[in-house]
Amino acid sequence: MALKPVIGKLVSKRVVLASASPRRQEILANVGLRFEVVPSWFKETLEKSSFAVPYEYAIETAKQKALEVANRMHLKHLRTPDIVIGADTIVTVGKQILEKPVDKQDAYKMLSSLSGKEHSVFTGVAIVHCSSKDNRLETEVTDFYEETKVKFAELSEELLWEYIHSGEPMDKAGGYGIQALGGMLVEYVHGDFLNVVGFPLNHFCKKLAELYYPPLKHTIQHVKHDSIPSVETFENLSDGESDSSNPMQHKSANKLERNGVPLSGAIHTPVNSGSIQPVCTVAVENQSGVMEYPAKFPSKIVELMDGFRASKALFVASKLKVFDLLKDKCILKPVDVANKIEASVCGTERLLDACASLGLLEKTHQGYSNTDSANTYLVSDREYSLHGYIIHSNDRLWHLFTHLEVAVKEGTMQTHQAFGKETEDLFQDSSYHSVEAKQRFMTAMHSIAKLTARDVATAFDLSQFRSVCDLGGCTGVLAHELVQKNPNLNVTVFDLPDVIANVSCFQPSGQHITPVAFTAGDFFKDNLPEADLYILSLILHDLNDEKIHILLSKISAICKPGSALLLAEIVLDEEKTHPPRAVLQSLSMTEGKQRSGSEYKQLLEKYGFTNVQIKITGNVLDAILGFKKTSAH
Ligand SMILES: Cc1cn([C@H]2C[C@H](O)[C@@H](COP(=O)(O)OP(=O)(O)OP(=O)(O)O)O2)c(=O)[nH]c1=O
Repeated sequence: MALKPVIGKLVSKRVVLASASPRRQEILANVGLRFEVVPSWFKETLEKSSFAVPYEYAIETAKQKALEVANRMHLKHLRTPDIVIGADTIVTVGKQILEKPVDKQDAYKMLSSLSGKEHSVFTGVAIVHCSSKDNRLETEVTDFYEETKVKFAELSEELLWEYIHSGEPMDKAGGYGIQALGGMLVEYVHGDFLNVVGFPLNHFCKKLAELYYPPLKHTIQHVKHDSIPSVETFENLSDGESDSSNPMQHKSANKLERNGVPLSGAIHTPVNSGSIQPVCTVAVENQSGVMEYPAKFPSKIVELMDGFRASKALFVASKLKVFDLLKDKCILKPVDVANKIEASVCGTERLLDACASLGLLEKTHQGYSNTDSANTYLVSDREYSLHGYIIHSNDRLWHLFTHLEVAVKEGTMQTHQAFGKETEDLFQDSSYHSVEAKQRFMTAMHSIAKLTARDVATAFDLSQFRSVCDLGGCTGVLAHELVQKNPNLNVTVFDLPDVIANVSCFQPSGQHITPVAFTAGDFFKDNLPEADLYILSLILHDLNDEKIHILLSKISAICKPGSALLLAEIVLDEEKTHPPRAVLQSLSMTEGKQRSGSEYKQLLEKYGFTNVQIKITGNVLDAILGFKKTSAH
């Protein structure tokens, strides 16, 4: 029996639950869905009277919750999720819509209106598929609702108040929680119990099935536009090689059918970004004259198979500064680009076409120009340029990864094989490594820090701290971001002498820049500057247990009770398969490792940090904060 094929369709996607409701998180986590939680900031203030029926209000609120998160993640966090799920639960009795009570009196009013009566619980759900085109967010919304009828027993005043004083009603629609004490008030439930708790799981899975498994022709003909497909169980859905994972693709398939356009020979090109688009599903007629889809094209695998070509095209175009040449609406012909980058015309033209196919350049009859996202992230002198990290990927990581097979067999990092006698740490042997190599590394770290600093700096309220020391803080990007957000903070960056000697060219300029202090030293050997908040950003995942022990013992010893340690790392999910970026980074075989949330928590607790909080930021780095135990602990 395959219980999870539909949920499995979401495994490789960045799924975000736009809800602070612990019940929704639990329901979805319990079925093995992996997702990030980004609570929506959408205020539930839509005018109820403008909706003909109550469930339309719940659906619209759910949709707005999800769209707010999708937009925020796209704009603020520079990271577009694949799918955002929003939900809204309301209780209706007569014509009244009940949401969460604002206070105890309100809870009393709500619960009394439910006493002895049957009411409906509606949950509206929105599944928003997101994609980014030329830096613009594109969304496809699928929504639905579920209704469950609940009947309350007659509630005495005493019982009502006892229940209200339990505190349970306050964060729940209608002022009760059927899953806990509120269950005692209920005489019967007709419909999906989980729908009352906040998420109609069964209907959700059916919706996913509808989206991810294209119905065959005969099915489509009987499906009314808004009804649930006839998937009674999910056993018949296999999760093999097929790539029906692109919901847009199926939408267009459905549309073609519904519109009555003959399918024979119809080519459904999936709406997908990226270069590798050989995917087309051609419906063919079988012997009995029924239109069928042939075996599905393994687009995911083909994409992975060809991925190295795409990466290398990006690397080479960056290295040859193609995006610098084409910045700010500059349009050039291949021959002009070739002249400027001192390359062959035919080679340049192929590279430019490759970049255009990858969505990095725009090609018109006048020539080639940068797309918006190339202007923002690929031009080397732009504030959020990833150029430095791309060059690091090309010049260092690429070589390392060509030795992956040996690395896997031996379980060791292949720096020697890839780079000759170089030591593993660029900054360890200052006489050996070129200034250029160190600068390149610092530029790479600088560009990643630029992308992540804001989300790390604002992941937690740090206003209680006065002094911060960013250990291994490199060019000070996070330090500057912290001072900007918390002007009263004194921030020191502590890093190796070779790093500190080179930071000046990375400093922001302008009269409103609050200074950050830079101190040279080795955090393994030297005394650490005093601070009430220490930061380790992208440090621990590269260190072995012994080094971590030395460093965390040292920080723990210097921290006074109430001081804290903030880690910025990618937090893996508990199964350690997501996000792929962290998992793939592990293949570098550094002596360290990537950790899950519970592992970071355990690690901090081991060194005397308590009340550990983890914030999945939606950006490339997540944040983990732990407080040094007070003596009372
Ligand atoms: C009726 C009922 C509702 N509820 C909960 C489900 C929802 O969390 C809540 C209704 O409020 P919602 O506004 O739907 O959700 P929320 O505010 O908790 O979270 P978010 O807006 O971030 O998604 O009431 C129960 O837990 N048990 C119940 O029996």
